[in-house]
Amino acid sequence: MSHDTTSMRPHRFRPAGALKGRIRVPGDKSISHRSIMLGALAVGETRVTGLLEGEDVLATAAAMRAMGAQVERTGDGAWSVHGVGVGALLQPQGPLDMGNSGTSTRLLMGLVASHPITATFVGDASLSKRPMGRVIDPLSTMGASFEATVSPKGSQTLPLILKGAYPAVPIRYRLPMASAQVKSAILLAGLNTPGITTVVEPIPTRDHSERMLRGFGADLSVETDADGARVISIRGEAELKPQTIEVPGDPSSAAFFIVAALVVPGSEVLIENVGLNPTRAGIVEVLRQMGGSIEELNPREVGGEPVADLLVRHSALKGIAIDPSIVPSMVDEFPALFVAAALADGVTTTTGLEELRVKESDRISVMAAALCAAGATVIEQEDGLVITGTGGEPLAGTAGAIATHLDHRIAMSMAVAGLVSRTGVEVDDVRPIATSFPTFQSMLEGLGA
Ligand SMILES: O=C(O)C1=C[C@@H](OP(=O)(O)O)[C@@H](O)[C@H](O)C1
Ligand SMILES: C=C(OP(=O)(O)O)C(=O)O
Repeated sequence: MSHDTTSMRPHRFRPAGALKGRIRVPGDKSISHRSIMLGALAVGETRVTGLLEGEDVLATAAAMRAMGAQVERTGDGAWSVHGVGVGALLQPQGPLDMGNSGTSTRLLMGLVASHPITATFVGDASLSKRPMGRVIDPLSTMGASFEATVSPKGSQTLPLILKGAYPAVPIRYRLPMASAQVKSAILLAGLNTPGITTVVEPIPTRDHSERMLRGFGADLSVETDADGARVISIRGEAELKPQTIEVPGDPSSAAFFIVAALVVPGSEVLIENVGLNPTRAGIVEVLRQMGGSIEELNPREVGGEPVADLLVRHSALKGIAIDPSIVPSMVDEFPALFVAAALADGVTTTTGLEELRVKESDRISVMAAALCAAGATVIEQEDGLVITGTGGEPLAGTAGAIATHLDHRIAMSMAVAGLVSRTGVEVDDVRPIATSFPTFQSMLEGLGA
């Protein structure tokens, strides 16, 4: 993602008639990253279909190439990865450009941490503000060392040079925040660490790493301790076997179309092949609690993950208080949910959203400002928003462009808000959408928007 502001691409999303049709959203971003990383560590060829060809995943692919794997596109969403084997990653010759992607950065830091190599991680303006201390702490305990190249000594933001440790030291680490990225970084470091590395996860987060590590043949166990925390252990110096992986559709991308179909009067949209792993499906449950009509058709398994087609119809939504315990299973879907709340009848209260402040942007304050600019009634609190909805009446729309701060999910959420507004909603830059959903705008137009 380019940092310059001169080539920003503003766009006004205009009020729409009913959305009708059938779509298939691109592959899951979390699963796509992991399939390339683990494929790159297995000896032999891993074939992936349905891979998300967004900028974030392409950053992961480029980094794995730079560390010795052969990663090739063989067709539309079809990729072939020839891995080097656990322990055999090569020293990259130049900096690893992580673009806008927190997942690439933190998971790859985990991989590098237990290899005898040094890598420099750089990223765009958004990523360079995000906290890396959360992986620096456990990975340093395992023996890796980090050095800031530009910011003051000891700084915990990119750019950072990471020197891996070999052999690394296995640890038992209790996650201080609900983060699948931190959990995954430690498990991936554990892959090449002698002995057993354990992560204790008091609040469950997406479990794609655990599922896929097992699928590739790693010795990984998951237990529940006396306090109800998940205890995940991986035996190091693992040998991974190449796999054939079909990536299911991304529920986080589907969320924009679920909300759009619910709030645009007269809409009826079938979204095919949506991943519904319980650690990801909170948005569907919450929107149903708000009165949304979301029918699950043809439930099945794709790539070891539960999947269904979702039939979504325009619904009169009502405001609710959202239980904070559901937050980790819809952590990326709050910007879209806030738009649904702004058009629901009554008050929606969200709490426990502190983690949203350290995403591509501070999604609590950026969405509060964006929705207020579009005419919604929003109160910002420390850990969430209180939104009083219009009861389905269109929002006024924006006069100027709203600031998206290099955050794809802000841009897509406000695009959906524009569909139910009087004058449309202008976002300052649609380029970041390509990080996770390059076909978003064409898909929206295909449904009649
Ligand atoms: O592990 C992953 O693939 C992800 C974990 C989440 O981040 P955190 O672990 O920082 O919550 C999520 O926001 C991100 O989009 C993808
Ligand atoms: C937070 C996100 O991604 P990442 O952390 O990988 O940048 C996201 O896609 O919403």
